[in-house]
Amino acid sequence: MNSFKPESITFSKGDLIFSEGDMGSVAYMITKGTVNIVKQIHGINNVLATLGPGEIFGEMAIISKNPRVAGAEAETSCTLMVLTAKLILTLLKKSHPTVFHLTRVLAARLATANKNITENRSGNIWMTMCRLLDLKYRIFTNSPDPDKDFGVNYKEFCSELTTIINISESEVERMITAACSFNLIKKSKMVSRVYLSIIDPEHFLEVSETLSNDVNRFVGNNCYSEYVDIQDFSDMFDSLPELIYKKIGVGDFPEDICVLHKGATVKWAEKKGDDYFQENKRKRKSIEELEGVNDIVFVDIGTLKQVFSRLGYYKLGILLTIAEEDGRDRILATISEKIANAITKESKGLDAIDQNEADEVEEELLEIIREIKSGNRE
Ligand SMILES: Nc1ncnc2c1ncn2[C@@H]1O[C@@H]2COP(=O)(O)O[C@H]2[C@H]1O
Repeated sequence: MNSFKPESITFSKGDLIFSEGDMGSVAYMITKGTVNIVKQIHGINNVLATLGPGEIFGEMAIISKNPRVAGAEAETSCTLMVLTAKLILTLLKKSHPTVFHLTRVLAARLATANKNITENRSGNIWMTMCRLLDLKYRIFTNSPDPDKDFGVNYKEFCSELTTIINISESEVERMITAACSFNLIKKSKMVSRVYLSIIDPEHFLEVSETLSNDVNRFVGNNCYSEYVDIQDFSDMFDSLPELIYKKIGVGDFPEDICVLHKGATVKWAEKKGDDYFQENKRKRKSIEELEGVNDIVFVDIGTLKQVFSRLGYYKLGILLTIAEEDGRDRILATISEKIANAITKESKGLDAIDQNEADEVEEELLEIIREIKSGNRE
């Protein structure tokens, strides 16, 4: 009688089980939950299959002795039974040699098929999601639906998107989380349903396009939990976000501006030493404490993008003229170079500014920031 008892292992939702390209000495059988088999193309995760209880994965590396042809991620929390190489090979060797040979041939064919599937898939899943959401939101705002006040049904949207593009629900969730953190959309809960609404429909697609590279990079490549934003990062080192932005501005920082990989940035920051993030320490202000244009250094870039697009070039020109160095840097870090050139060309000198008008524009700036921020907190 065989006393063999396989080991069980558990993973939380979103955890990486193994990566594409790893060498593999074990396979897994799912006893609970679901697992996504994922493959990267253009730096973006493509879901090849979602496997459930009773299904086996990770066997190909053992059969072919090649690196893992795809990665595996826990789509939900899951329990897996570990099947060792010894067990798999013993089972296979017990079968007819032709079956053993056929298994190897099939493993090689599947690896080639995967390569073709992923290389033919389009890259920008973020913009596909934004366009679909924009379309559904327009339909929703123009229809005399009883749900009219609530927004696009999140669950329905999620399921449509996973059908249209080959991605998992957890990938959609990560993109929705990103869209919320950039203040592009907000989630609201009514009874047991969750609804999505676009905060600034007029500029939604334009702002999404601007953020596209950053979002695809962090949604596609890695688990969300591996990332920190600038605010988290400055908290971790007891610094201030505006100081971090300054470091980015002078090119003294890793390139990834929007989100930073926790492991990589911590390593890099430790090398820089304790004092590096401590210069010019200034008290951070909450949204309620903002007093004028120079305080926009305390507001995140995603919100400022929306605020500036609502204010328009003329008023932005006034703000640029009256702002001090930090405020100006913040404005210029938020808008594109083309817009910055157009505005700087047209902006009047400080002497030519009507003080009353400037005060009104500054007040309007703060009002819009508060409106967007309070909308997100609801
Ligand atoms: N197209 C696919 N459909 C389902 N499972 C797959 C597919 N491609 C690869 N796999 C599984 O994903 C695993 C990745 O690691 P392995 O290469 O060891 O073994 C692979 C298979 O078990």
